[in-house]
Amino acid sequence: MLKLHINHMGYFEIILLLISFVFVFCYSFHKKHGLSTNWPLVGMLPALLKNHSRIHDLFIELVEKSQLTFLVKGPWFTNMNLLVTVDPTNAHHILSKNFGNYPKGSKFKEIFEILGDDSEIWQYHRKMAHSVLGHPKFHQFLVEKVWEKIETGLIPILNRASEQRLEIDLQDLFERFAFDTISVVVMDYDPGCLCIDLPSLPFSKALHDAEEVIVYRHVVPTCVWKFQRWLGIGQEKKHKEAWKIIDDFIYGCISKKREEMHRNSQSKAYKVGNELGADLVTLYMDEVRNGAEIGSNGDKFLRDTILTFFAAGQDTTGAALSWFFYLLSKNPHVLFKIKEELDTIIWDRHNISSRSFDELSNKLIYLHVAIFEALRLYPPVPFNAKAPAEVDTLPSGHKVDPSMQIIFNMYAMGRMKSIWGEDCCEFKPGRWILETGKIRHEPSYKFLAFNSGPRTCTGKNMSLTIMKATIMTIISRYNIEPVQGHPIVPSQSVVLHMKHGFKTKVVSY
Ligand code: HEM
Repeated sequence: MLKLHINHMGYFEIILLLISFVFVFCYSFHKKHGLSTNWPLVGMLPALLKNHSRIHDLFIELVEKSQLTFLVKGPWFTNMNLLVTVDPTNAHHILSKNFGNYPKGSKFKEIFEILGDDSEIWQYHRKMAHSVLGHPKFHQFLVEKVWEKIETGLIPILNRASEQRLEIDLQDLFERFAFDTISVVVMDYDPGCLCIDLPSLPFSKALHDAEEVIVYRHVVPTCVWKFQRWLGIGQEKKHKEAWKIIDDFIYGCISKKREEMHRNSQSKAYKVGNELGADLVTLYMDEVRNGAEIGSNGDKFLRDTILTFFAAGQDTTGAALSWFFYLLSKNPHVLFKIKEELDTIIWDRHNISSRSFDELSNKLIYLHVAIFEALRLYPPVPFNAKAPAEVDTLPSGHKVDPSMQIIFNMYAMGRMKSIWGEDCCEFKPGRWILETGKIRHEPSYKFLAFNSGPRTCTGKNMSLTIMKATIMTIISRYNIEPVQGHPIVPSQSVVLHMKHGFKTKVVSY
């Protein structure tokens, strides 16, 4: 009977009927279940698409309504089961207590393949990084080079912007500054990204292209991007080209460094680095010279390490500085307190050694907590994914299994009333200071900006050094005025950029 009826109807009417049916069904289902509806067949896709432009706010609403943890189901054919959580007890469990059960997952490995596979040797990578980053020669080199870059790169551009009343995109400037600085301290090579004519350099462009493809791989089904990769078309073509540029550049730098080390080691007066300290690659090579093992393919180990430092450190530091100055522009009383604190210490940036920098930095308590407060509200890494290896029950009571991915949403976590109090959305550095005047140390599983547990950010101190030196310089010389009417919105990317940049005017004192 139904078949007969269909014969009398056109396909157009059938499709219309089906759409109306799905619409009516979905509408009544939605009324019953609210915003977080997992629709039959399409999962939460409609809510995600509808709220795409305000995805960060959507997640805040959802986690708040569901006691800090909720399940996102994707369309049935994607087999997407994401458990989104901002619950600190879950973070503590997954990132520390039961860390072994929560690797990055094979999906992560595939998407981020350009960084190299460290799943077997990540502990070794960390041990080496720890030893090198903690080396006094590296810290000395870092401080020297950061000041040099501020002096020769940042200040001339800010002075010109101030003299000519130019509008500048401060985020672009900070990212260029972070890029050059990281390149110098890692490889002792300044690519010159931060100079007056703001050039586009192939290596820096290739890094941005690779990041764009990584975002793309997060949003399209795996089979689609893998097919494109196989055909060598679209975004995947761009990825392949970026990969080659990145490899040529990094391997070129490694080989120059090797020659330099070789010449140096022939001399009887061999010493690591020079009077300014030593860059990261030199220290790695010196560790190997002293017997440290980095596997049969030493250059590949170094290439992966260098690229990870660029990928992990450049955009994050640039974004953190941009959000910091944005928050200061909205909260002049905080700016005033930082200036007041800076006035209490006597500093001459032409005469700062690594030791005196650390001494100064230890005195700048308010500056330190203001940076943490900005990272709480605008964490440069806004989410982090883990995949359970075995079935487990989280402290929140949720059961997880290997078919699921767990997403920590750090942006939402910093804006939860139940975690940070009623004033959680306000920029209040004072919340990090105890009545005794000392810093209140929040557990890292509650403040996840630098991650927590065995895979905490290895560049944390390095990024704080770069940020503090930059902020001290800018605040004591310039007023940063955001251009009126320029929209400031967080991007929906792997790094929390300002989507439209940070247009500002610079006024020098
Ligand atoms: C404000 C700046 C920064 C923030 C907020 C930040 C945050 C993070 C976070 C959240 C992770 C964990 C990522 C994950 O597990 O997926 C991470 C890892 C890492 N970060 Fe940072 N980072 C910053 C700057 C830097 C800098 C400047 C460097 C070095 C140049 C760096 C090097 C690393 C490395 C090597 C890892 C991997 C550690 C591991 O997996 O064992 N980071 N960072």
